[in-house]
Amino acid sequence: MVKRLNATDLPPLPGWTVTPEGDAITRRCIFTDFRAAFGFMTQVALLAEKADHHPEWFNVYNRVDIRLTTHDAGGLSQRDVDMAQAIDRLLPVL
Ligand SMILES: C[C@H](O)[C@H](O)[C@H]1CNC2=NC(N)=NC(=O)C2=N1
Repeated sequence: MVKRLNATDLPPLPGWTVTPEGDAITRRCIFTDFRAAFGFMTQVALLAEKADHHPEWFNVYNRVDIRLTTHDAGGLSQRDVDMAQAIDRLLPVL
């Protein structure tokens, strides 16, 4: 069983939003086009496989909506924080 984190114990994660239920974090990522969005998703997929931690996500054209939660913890865990920070490192600097 993975240790569950309270939303109040999270480190600052700029760009991410805690859900009202406090059980997940979400981020909307916008790219120039579908090619860029899908390229990003491919990179995240490889990270997810390596970490054995998988995002819930939704893609339309240049938009990727990501939701991170830990099913094994029934909410947030350090795995979500680590994945969010790894995802941020893939995003172009604004
Ligand atoms: C058996 C396997 O390790 C687990 O099912 C992993 C796979 N990917 C996962 N992804 C996420 N987001 N939460 C999990 O609890 C989880 N568990």
